[in-house]
Amino acid sequence: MNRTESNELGHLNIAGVDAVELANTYGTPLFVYDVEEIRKNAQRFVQTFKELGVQAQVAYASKAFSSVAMLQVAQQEGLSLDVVSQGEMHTAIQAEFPKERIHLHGNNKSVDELEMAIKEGIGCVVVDNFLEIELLKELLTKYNHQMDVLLRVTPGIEAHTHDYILTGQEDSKFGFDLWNGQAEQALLQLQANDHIQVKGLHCHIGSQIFETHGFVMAVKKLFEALGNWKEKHGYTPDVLNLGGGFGIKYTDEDEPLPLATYVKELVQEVKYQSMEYDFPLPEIWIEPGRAIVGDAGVTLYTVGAIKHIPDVRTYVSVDGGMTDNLRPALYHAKYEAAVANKMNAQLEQTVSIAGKCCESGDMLIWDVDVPALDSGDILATFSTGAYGYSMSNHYNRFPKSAVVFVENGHHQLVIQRESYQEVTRLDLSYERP
Ligand SMILES: Cc1ncc(COP(=O)(O)O)c(C=O)c1O
Ligand SMILES: N[C@@H](CCCC[NH3+])C(=O)O
Repeated sequence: MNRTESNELGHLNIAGVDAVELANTYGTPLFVYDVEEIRKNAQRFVQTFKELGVQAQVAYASKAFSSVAMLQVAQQEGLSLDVVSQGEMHTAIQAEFPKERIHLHGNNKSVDELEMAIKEGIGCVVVDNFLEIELLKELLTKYNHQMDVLLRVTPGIEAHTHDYILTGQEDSKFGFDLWNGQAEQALLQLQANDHIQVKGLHCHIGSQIFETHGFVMAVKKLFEALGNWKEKHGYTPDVLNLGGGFGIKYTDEDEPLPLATYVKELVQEVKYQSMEYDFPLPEIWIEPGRAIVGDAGVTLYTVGAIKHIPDVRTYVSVDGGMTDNLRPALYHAKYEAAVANKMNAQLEQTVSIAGKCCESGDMLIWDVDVPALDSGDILATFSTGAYGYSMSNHYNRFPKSAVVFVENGHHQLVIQRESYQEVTRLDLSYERP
């Protein structure tokens, strides 16, 4: 998204709409999505597979941002869907997302979740552990239902990213280890069941990754194991799901690869390895979340208190923070900002942007250059479309922000701002016994 585009009033423009007008209309904090940008990102993945002539599914990892409107857009762009919980599955069903293109993930799926997947006719379950195999077998027998599954494996890859968003290494809570015999044992247990078709393997090496080496290594490792299983058990996969994790630009320090590059290199390696091991080319599935919605999202805040500590720092507090963007507190994630009502003003000071939670770590940005600021200014932080709203929380009982979609000069509310009545809606009074 263009972070500097402004209109004749010197206001930030988002997809042809004045950001200040959005803040005035819907209030702040406000998540704004440029829907055209979401569509472009989705199409880059989908089109690249098409151009390469490879059977593929691009499953949007809805954990990045799940809402009915978002899943409608995902469907319009021909994406499949990755859900990891009953709540995400429910949202997909509310959005009338084609059930056969929904894939259910989770490292601790409950009986209720698996039962819902079966009853709703969800397309594929990504099996993660031995308990799940047992539960799935029982439930499929009970409902006399057939289920396609993928086997989630950890290939032993350490991608270059923050420790908390690494997932492909041996020491991981996700999936079956590819090398200690557990993945093979799981494959055999699944294959032995008449209600289960093991469509293939799944691996996801981590998130916010800026190079292709880790993905290519993961493909090599999957084929190494598959080659062995083909000889021993005659197993060949129809599908390889290589997960998500494609990095995006948050600040100028980030240098993401073009999305097509990830796809091209993955396809090239899968083709090469399929030939080496004499496998028919499997369908390739991927699961991007951040790369679909991350850079399409902007958060608008209103500037409140400004605290200047001479020779130390200026804290500029805004009306949101770790309740709508947990990533700086959780991963030391960095963001860039602009003052949406002063886009043409000279940058003249370095300040730090603080949230309003009762927590010193509630800082959105340490050190950002801004023009002279006044309370009431509208601050925009960029690339907040992924894992912002979806990880938002009620700390200090702040209501959840609203979400607006903008496309071709039009704006539309797609998630309402939570009211204070809603914040306490589950509370019951206590009767002293
Ligand atoms: C299994 C799986 N698939 C897909 C994703 C989406 O990752 P990203 O948003 O980095 O593309 C994740 C999150 O890291 C994940 O755990
Ligand atoms: N929530 C994380 C990424 C992990 C997502 C899923 N495994 C983030 O904001 O970067």
